[in-house]
Amino acid sequence: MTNDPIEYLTKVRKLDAELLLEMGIKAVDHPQLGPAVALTYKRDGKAYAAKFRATDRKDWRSTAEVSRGLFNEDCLRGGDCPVVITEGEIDALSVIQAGYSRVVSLPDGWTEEGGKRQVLIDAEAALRAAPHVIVAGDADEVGAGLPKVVANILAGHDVRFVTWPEGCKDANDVLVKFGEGEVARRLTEAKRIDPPGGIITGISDMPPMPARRVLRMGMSPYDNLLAFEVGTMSVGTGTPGAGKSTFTTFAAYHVAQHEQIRIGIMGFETHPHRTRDHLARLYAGKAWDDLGDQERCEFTAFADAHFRIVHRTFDGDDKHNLGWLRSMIYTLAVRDECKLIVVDPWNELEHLPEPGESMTSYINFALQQIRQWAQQFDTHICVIAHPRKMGTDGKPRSPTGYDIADSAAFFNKPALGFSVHKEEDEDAGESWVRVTTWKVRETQLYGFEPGNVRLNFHRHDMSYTRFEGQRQYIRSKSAAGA
Ligand SMILES: Nc1ncnc2c1ncn2[C@@H]1O[C@H](COP(=O)(O)OP(=O)(O)OP(=O)(O)O)[C@@H](O)[C@H]1O
Repeated sequence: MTNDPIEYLTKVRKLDAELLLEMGIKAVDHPQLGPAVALTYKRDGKAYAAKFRATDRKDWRSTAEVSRGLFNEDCLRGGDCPVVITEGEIDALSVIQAGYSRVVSLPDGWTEEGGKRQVLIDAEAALRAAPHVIVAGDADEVGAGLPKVVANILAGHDVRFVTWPEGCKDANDVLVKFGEGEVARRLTEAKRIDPPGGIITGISDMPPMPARRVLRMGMSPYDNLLAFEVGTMSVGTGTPGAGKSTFTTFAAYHVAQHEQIRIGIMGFETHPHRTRDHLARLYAGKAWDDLGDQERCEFTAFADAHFRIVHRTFDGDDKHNLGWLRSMIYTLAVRDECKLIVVDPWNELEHLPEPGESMTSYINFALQQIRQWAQQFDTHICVIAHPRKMGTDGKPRSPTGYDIADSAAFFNKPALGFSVHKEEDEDAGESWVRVTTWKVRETQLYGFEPGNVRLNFHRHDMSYTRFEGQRQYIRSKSAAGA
């Protein structure tokens, strides 16, 4: 190995002799280091300090009693090219050799200690003036923290970070092993750093994510009315006793059958035995009590595979609030792999706004949280909520999300909203159930617009079919026969 400092830089570190000359890099005989490289720190063209590196070992000294700013800081005072920040002077020189003119180095590498960031804070205005800033630090644990620190100081500015090839620690390592072309390529491919909590991409570089999945009942007329998209929330409502829980359980059963998924039911007002009985009727056309041994066996195997029932307990201080809801939803979705979770009804949870917080802003927050959990835990959450007392103006009308107490968020936040409503024609002596979808966020994806359908409820097997009114039947028959 050479002991000549300039030869060390050109032969071992592969830096161009001309560049070294231009940057004022010299060979010195240092009192402690012996033959050493002198890296000059200049401000406004004048040398004010230097750092020295031994040629035969990793040993550094610097000018005493001078606090150094960024190495090569003068490059920040002119030009409109991106600025590159490295952790060392030799790396900065390597990047300059790769064709970048505005390259600075931290004066003493990067450590997590706070004092090191002051030089960057001092240079903030100049760094912000550059179209973007590329952090080309060291590929070690400490260096990994530098891009985020720079991005925080330059919040909102375009800050990018470089990744080096496998086995390379820094820019000079890349120059030595692969040449300046590879250093340049890595710098042009530097990736933007996004603010914490989100990433920003184009269309072609989106991160891997599951395909959007829309859960359906798989039968007419419901597939033009209901669609439960995984990762989103829906809201169901209806006047008391209209059959919200009955219809939702019916829908959930068919979604489980059609999609072969598992469903979590948090039915706070429905006895679990009633849910079991309802599912038995839908599965076998018989009440739970009427199932024979073999039928029970088959039904429970099906139900265990496709349903989870949440039972509330009231031991000690258990609170059934939003935090509790989150942990139940998390467990249902992640541990029990439920792809659809029904919370029925919303009003049975303990809703506790913060002191001074209005119920409206609490509900906005809570529904936003629920929507986020659906996305985060890759499930669909269907919230059933009672409407507030509505003026009847004669007959009660079918409510929508706007009729649910305390917040328009019940309309605004869900991807899908539906109501279950009982209606009748007294003259014809007929009654039916009208299911109305009043909100469809993704009409293209779900394949339908808001609409409604009339259904017959069949008490014995707790199921529904399309309503074919007698009156309509008589009318169409007489028209056909005339
Ligand atoms: N269309 C219907 N016709 C007659 N009975 C029905 C109909 N729909 C549901 N039921 C019955 O009415 C009762 C109440 O139904 P359900 O609990 O589904 O209503 P809900 O709207 O959820 O009620 P609540 O507002 O009290 O929570 C159940 O016993 C159910 O079997």
